[in-house]
Amino acid sequence: MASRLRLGQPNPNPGLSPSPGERKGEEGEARKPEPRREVTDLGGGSEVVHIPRFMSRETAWEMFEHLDKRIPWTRPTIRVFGRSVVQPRDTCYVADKGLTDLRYSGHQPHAHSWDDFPVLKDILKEVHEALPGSHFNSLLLNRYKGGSDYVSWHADDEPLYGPTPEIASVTFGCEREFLLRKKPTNTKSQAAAGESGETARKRLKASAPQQHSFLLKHGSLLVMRGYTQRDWQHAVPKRARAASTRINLTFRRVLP
Ligand SMILES: O=C(O)CCC(=O)C(=O)O
Ligand SMILES: [Fe+2]
Repeated sequence: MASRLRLGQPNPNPGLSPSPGERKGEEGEARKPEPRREVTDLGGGSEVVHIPRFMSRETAWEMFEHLDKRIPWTRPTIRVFGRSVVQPRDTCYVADKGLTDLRYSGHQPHAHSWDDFPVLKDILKEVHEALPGSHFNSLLLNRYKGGSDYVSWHADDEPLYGPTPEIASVTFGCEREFLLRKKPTNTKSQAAAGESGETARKRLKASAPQQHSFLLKHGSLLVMRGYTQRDWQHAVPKRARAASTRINLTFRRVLP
């Protein structure tokens, strides 16, 4: 790709007066409307923001083609429950220089430079604009080559992100289901608080499993914030009918 990709779309209704949801630019000209945001309060200080049409379909397909071809994807061997397994998706890592190294499941990905991928800098800029106050400095990319690629239940709760990380996830290509479930409550602390085994069993039986599902479509943005990584787990499960490739970008901030 010769030039940087341009994100965003021209106003589809030029000449019409702006609707109440539209922003005005410095000179008062109509700007494109803010895409719809769905905010899900998970309780206990955890929150998910979903912007289904963060990017136009056309721009998102250009991004998809570019990333699919140009990112140096690898499929590393990781350790899960003491066994070596090939990670069930392709991956790549990009980060500012000088940050603490990321390490997960016994694997330390090589940190590529943003300067090698101007398109990723463009996407980062758009994400920063959509999320005022955010300062992402690293990016974990995933490529799911079909419905048998997945990410199992986990939380991105590595100490290098601090206690309340904001994680912004942009999706290109095949839509996939993204699940969130509450982490099991710490039964030891409940026992320490005087709860009997019988009471704990009754409480667990009575409480409905807390789970949320989001269909992450092409060009969407999903943000997890607050205590979501401490208190919840997320997954993109296998889906037999998801035949084509999905690329996902998760922007994170490694604390200095
Ligand atoms: O692909 C996704 O939507 C999620 C990826 C993810 O959870 C991760 O990279 O930690
Ligand atoms: Fe994750």
